[in-house]
Amino acid sequence: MTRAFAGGYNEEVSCRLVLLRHGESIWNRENLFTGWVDVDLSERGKEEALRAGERLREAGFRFDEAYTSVLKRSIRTLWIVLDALDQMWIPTVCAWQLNERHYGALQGLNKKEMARKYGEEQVLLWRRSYDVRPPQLSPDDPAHPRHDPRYSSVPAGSLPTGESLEDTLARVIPYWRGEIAPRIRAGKRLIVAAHGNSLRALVKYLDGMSEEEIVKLNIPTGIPLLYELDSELRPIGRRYLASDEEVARAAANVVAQGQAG
Ligand SMILES: O=C(O)[C@H](O)COP(=O)(O)O
Repeated sequence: MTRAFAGGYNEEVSCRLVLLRHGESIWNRENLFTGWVDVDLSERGKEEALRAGERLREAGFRFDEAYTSVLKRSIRTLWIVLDALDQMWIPTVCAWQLNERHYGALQGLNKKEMARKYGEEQVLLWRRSYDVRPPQLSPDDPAHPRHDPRYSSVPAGSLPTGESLEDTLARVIPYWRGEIAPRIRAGKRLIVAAHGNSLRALVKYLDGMSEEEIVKLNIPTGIPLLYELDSELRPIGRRYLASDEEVARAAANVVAQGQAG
């Protein structure tokens, strides 16, 4: 796994990348499976996004371009961060491939209630395993993404009805390779504001994590994750822009969302 790097930057590093999970959403607050449902940030989520922007500003970060999903919790997080940096003008791409994992028929259901009904182990499998899919959304369901104009240019066969992390990775990584990585190679400093599981997919790929290791990775809301990459875009190190205690506490809160108690 990629080692953590501490303190100041190594001048030999070719490029840096910042990944950021959106701030707390209204459905995070209510502990509901969200996936592709377009829920906004809670007030706390907006504060987390502002804090992320301030941390980046205080650490001297500037960006050339930004990437986010087509879901407003990530888009608004990015806006708040770029506003804090006074960089709202930089080119920004909204890509459906960076969306949260599609949580299928679980979307809108309470995670703790599901843990009480089906057991914590089942909920852990749905939330964190690599290849277990959630129950699928019916193609006739009005919530099917084919009814949503923002996906009108996406080939019907690519629209998910419930994704495993493996399925999520199968859309995130081609997008990384085809769109994001070339921009980094061109010398651009990028921020990617996305979601817990689309970022887990990217971290798994970048860090070469195994299917067992990825089960344990919980990405907190609103804390920038900094990568140093070599010229081949292999990670040299990564760390959160927050204390270890704060990250551990926030990650433990994410874990607890799927526990019955
Ligand atoms: O879609 C969701 O419910 C959350 O954004 C991520 O959920 P998880 O932490 O349960 O995977």
